[in-house]
Amino acid sequence: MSLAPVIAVVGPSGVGKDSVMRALVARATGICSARRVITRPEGEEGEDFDRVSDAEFQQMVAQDAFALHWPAHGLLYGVPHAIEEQRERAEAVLVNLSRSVLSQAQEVFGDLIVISLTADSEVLGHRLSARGRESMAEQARRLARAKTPLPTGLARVIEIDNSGPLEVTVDAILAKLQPESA
Ligand SMILES: Nc1ncnc2c1ncn2[C@@H]1O[C@H](COP(=O)(O)OP(=O)(O)O)[C@@H](O)[C@H]1O
Ligand SMILES: O=P(O)(O)OC[C@H]1O[C@H](OP(=O)(O)OP(=O)(O)O)[C@H](O)[C@@H]1O
Repeated sequence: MSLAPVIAVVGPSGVGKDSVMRALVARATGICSARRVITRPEGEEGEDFDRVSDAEFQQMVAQDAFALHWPAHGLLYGVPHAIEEQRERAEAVLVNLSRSVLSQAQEVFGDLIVISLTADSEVLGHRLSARGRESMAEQARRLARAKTPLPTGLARVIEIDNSGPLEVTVDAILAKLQPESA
């Protein structure tokens, strides 16, 4: 049985990864997204995710619960093996990943498409503060990571500017993803 590709959505904080993923899932039947496990503190909400403590996360690592896991922003992030069943059913599975984990993701998932979202730095700052999830200090730390480059050796990278309206971004991604999302 052939597995659907994994589509990693990456880019700086506030660029619109979660918004774009939600819009893609709403627009394209056949595209779903993987739910992450995060040690994000109570009170910091966001996309649909499973909140766990550091100890619970480490226990999950020890139990080999994750297809992929990484640290970022002082937090721990994991993508549970459930993504493998999603790949059997869907036409493509979206996942919000760190740019630092893309080479490993390509190794683990095999068929990996990277959607690299960009936006002007002024736009990023406004969006992060409008989202209001993090403190000002944490927003500044996240903005400092904005220009992190992608690793070399990725098989397929689609770079899309999300400075404009969300629908324009989603149309551009769907056009580039053909025939995967057709
Ligand atoms: N194309 C867009 N136009 C206007 N606002 C956007 C757009 N994309 C995302 N946003 C807004 O920017 C903020 C950050 O988006 P989010 O999806 O949380 O980004 P990320 O997951 O990359 O950090 C949110 O308030 C979201 O509603
Ligand atoms: O190494 P980077 O490419 O900079 O990515 C750092 C982290 O940012 C994102 O997480 P999250 O969605 O929690 O944060 P964000 O919404 O602020 O981007 C992404 O999934 C990584 O876990």
